[in-house]
Amino acid sequence: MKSIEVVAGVITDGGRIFATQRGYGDQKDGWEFPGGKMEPGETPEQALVRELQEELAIEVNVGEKICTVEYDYPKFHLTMHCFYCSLAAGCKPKLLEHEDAKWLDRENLNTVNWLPADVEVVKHLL
Ligand SMILES: Nc1nc2c([nH]c(=O)n2[C@H]2C[C@H](O)[C@@H](COP(=O)(O)OP(=O)(O)OP(=O)(O)O)O2)c(=O)[nH]1
Repeated sequence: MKSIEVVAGVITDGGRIFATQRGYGDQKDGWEFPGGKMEPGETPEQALVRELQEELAIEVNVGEKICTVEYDYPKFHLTMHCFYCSLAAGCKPKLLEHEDAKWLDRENLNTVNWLPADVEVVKHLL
């Protein structure tokens, strides 16, 4: 089976967590932590800074690692490294690729329809 390695950012701001809704592809409409595939030669932190700049036009400070999720989708195996991130001063996410986004309190974390691999990440956060 094909394998992909992805980084995802759990962006926090005063206790709230930023969730984004996929705007295209097989998993369109599912909710996720923004990020994407690592490119050859990148560290996970570098990939995350690049992806969040591309998708949301934000600068982030990458913090502590939360977990690495291994998940078998029908068409590929996913390895996803998740990190806490904070927004650089004055940055506000712009939805350049996503269809929607929400700042969620921890108690509302399960009110969106997370992609299957993210259920484990959400458990870590709760
Ligand atoms: N970014 C992200 N991807 C996730 C999460 N959960 C999850 O199953 N995925 C899956 C969805 C996609 O199949 C894959 C991420 O690939 P992607 O398509 O977003 O990567 P990319 O930005 O490099 O996109 P592309 O250039 O290939 O279109 O990981 C998550 O929380 N965040």
